[in-house]
Amino acid sequence: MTPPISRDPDRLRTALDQLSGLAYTKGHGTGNDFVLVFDRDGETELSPDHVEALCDRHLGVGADGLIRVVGSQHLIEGRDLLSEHPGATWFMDYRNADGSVAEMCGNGVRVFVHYLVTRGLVELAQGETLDIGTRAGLRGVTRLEDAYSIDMGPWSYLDPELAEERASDSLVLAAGLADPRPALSLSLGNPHTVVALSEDADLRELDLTKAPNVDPVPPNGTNVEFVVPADPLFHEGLGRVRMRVHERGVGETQSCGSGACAAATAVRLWAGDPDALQWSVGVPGGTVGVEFVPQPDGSERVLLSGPAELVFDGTVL
Ligand SMILES: N[C@@H](CCC[C@H](N)C(=O)O)C(=O)O
Repeated sequence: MTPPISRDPDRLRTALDQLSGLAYTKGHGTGNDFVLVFDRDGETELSPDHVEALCDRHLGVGADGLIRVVGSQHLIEGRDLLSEHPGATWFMDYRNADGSVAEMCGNGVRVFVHYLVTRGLVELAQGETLDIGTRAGLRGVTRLEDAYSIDMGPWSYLDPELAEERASDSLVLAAGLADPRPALSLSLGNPHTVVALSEDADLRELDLTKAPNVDPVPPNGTNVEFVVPADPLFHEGLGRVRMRVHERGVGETQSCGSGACAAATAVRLWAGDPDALQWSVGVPGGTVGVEFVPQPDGSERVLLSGPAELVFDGTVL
């Protein structure tokens, strides 16, 4: 993320001073990177300034977001998730790099579970599933051979009034695009606006150092995915797209897991092929998989799969 010119270095230095001694771990999922702070007993209060300072790439550790690894019964918001969902021992308290709270992070929840497994905090054999609490609800994470698969729950239109036949609900203009492009806003627990680009569009021409203009802007803001379908879209039953993303509360990131789910969902709707259940989504930081699982009530659950890596441990001096 390019730091906004208006950020106040003294405010961030003061915030870092207050965190002296704080242990953290750096990790990422397809280049979407996070600072993880272990806080089993819910004793570490992290203000928006603390989060912004830790995520600052010049003054702090540098990351797209911060993940507080907290026991579900110790949420600072005062909720006891563990009594609501006895299976969910751990809660992913996710914050964006600007200090704002987000409901969900698809890459983050994989890195979160990888952290729990690597540190011996949970035992999870290949094929087993662990429930993680998030602000968007419980998410089941299954360990695969070298990756994790998350049940992201059902996708939905962001605007509940939106008729299913409508292919788009907004227009998006970004630097590098000649004209505003049609877009569709979807929820994967957090908000996304997927912008349709043509097969011959060159994603490299987009300038995402500035936030894209979305009209109308969804009520709680949105992450914006620019998506280019492969030509041909389907190869051996697999739908294939590439995307770049500008994240709410961050800026451009190398990957966005919930955004990849939104991108595959939108392109599948636009292609009008409900039988296309398996998708591959290329992002600047790698590739993630998206699978749709139709449910008896007509909804569809979305599974996201991809790698998770821990890179180093550190302590704020
Ligand atoms: N990168 C994440 C999404 C993180 C939250 C997002 N910026 C928001 O504000 O909703 C992902 O992998 O899903």
